[in-house]
Amino acid sequence: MMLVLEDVSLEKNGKYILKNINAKFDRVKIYAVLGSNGVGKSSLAYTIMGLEGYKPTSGKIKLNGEDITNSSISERATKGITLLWQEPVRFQGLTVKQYLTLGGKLKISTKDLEEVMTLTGLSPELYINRFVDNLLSGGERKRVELASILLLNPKYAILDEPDSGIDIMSLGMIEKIAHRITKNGGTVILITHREEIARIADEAYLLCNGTVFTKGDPVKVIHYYKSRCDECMHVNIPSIEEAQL
Ligand SMILES: Nc1ncnc2c1ncn2[C@@H]1O[C@H](COP(=O)(O)OP(=O)(O)OP(=O)(O)O)[C@@H](O)[C@H]1O
Repeated sequence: MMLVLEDVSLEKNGKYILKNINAKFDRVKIYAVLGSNGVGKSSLAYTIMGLEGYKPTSGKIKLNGEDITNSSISERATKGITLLWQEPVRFQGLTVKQYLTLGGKLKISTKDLEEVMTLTGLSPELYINRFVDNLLSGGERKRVELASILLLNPKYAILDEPDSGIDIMSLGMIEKIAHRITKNGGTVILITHREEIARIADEAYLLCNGTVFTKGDPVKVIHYYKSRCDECMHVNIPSIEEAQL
C-alpha cells in the first residue's frame, strides 16, 4: 500500500514549479516535506490532491499501483487521500458538530467526537454548538478542519503547515494528531518549513527550487536544511554532491 510520485513535474507559464519529483509514501508512516518559502511544498500537496491547475505536466502519481494522475479530487478523496489546507475554508450555517459529523451522516459516538475535538484544542463544551462561520477565528477554523480530517480516518493525510495561524498549536499536539492517524492505519505527510515539526517524521524530503534535494532520516535532512537552506533563497542552489548525507 503506497502512494508513489514518478518523475512528477508541474510547469506554469514556462517555469517549473515542480521538477522530476520522485517520492514514495508507505502506509502507516509519518513523512515531512521540508523546505523554505516558495520551494513548491504547497504545490506538491495540491498536485497529490489533484487540485484544478495542478495536474502534472509530466510524470505519474500512483496509489497502490493504480495510476491516479488524471483522477479528480473527489475520486482521490474516495480512495482516502485528504488535504488540510494552509488557509481553511469558511463554512456558513453549520455548527461544529454538524460540520464534523457531515450533518449527521458520519456515525461517530459523542465520546469519539469529544476526544478528537479535545485533541485539536477545541473544548467540546465551548465549541460543539458554535457555528463554523466568520465568528470563528482562522486558527479555530483550522482546528475544526484538523478535527474533521481525524474523524474521516484518512489513508493519506496531507497536512499543509498544520500549525500556521494557530499560535498555541504545540508540537506535542501535532505529534499526537499525527500518531492518531497512523494508529488508525493512515499515513501523514507533514508539509512544513519548521525543523521541529519535521523531527516528528519517520522520513523527510527536502525540497529546493521545486525538486527533491535530498531525503531520508529527518535528523540528517534537518541538519542540512538548517545549515544551508536558510540562506539559500534559491539563488545559490547547492550542488548534489554537497547534499550526500
Ligand atoms: N498556480 C500557480 N501559478 C503560478 N505560479 C505558481 C502557482 N502555484 C504556485 N506557484 C509558484 O510556485 C512557487 C512555489 O509555491 P508554493 O506555494 O508551492 O511554495 P511553498 O513551498 O508552499 O511556499 P510557502 O512555504 O511560502 O507556503 C512559487 O514561486 C509560487 O509563486
